[in-house]
Amino acid sequence: MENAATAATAARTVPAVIVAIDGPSGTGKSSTSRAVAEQMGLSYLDTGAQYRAMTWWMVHNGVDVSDPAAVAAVVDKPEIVSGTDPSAPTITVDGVDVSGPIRTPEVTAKVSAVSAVPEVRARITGLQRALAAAAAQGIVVEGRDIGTTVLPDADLKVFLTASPEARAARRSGELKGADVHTTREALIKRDAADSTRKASPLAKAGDAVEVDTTELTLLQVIECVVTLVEEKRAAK
Ligand SMILES: Nc1ncnc2c1ncn2[C@@H]1O[C@H](COP(=O)(O)OP(=O)(O)OP(=O)(O)O)[C@@H](O)[C@H]1O
Ligand SMILES: Nc1ccn([C@H]2C[C@H](O)[C@@H](COP(=O)(O)O)O2)c(=O)n1
Repeated sequence: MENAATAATAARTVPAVIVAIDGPSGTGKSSTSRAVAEQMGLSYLDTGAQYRAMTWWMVHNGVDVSDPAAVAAVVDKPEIVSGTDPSAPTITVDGVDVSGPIRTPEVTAKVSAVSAVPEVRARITGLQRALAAAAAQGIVVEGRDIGTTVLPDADLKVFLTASPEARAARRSGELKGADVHTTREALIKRDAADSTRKASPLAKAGDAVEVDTTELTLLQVIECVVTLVEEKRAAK
């Protein structure tokens, strides 16, 4: 009983904090956000996984993803559920675990087209805001438009960057020796599509802290963001 009371008091004294982490592909958003959330007892949401899950469903159901009207017509059909425990994040579509299938080259090649459709963004933004509002201790949400559109009142906004060469080297290492040049071109193409779409493009919020990770190790980036979150928490 005493322990429960102590825990309840501790939970009350640590203010919930909302952290938005945005940036182009391969800058370290997922790795950093997940680690920061784990270290600080926060929830974690990978919004790219939600757009990938929507894309996976479209492909799986034979929807022509190059036709925005066809995509918009079925946007409410899939039930997309994200688990926000940073030690074991999950993503399901209609009850099916899609954490593997959403990372295929086919989904990666099609996700920018699907995520550019305004009806897709409206639906997924609603899911994201509901999850952030439900996170009792706070949450780290990572993506492309979190600081600008999804959570414009976030306590802390971070925009991660890195040179295309560093990002391609990281990704090709992850993809077990995939050609760095091809990986670099694919990253640049996806970033261009994500940055130039009309609906909620990839952009740095005016009040975001920019961190160039090119010359930093992942541990250094995590440490940097943890310090920024601690400062925000202390000021609350
Ligand atoms: N500072 C860093 N130094 C070296 N490797 C890193 C660094 N940050 C991340 N990585 C590695 O780079 C790869 C891509 O990182 P991560 O998936 O976190 O990027 P991301 O920004 O979330 O990418 P995407 O938007 O494409 O999902 C991972 O293998 C990760 O371990
Ligand atoms: N907030 C977000 C998050 C992601 N997307 C789109 C654009 C990306 O190319 C794609 C996949 O994201 P990743 O898994 O690489 O982080 O999803 C977006 O439009 N908005």
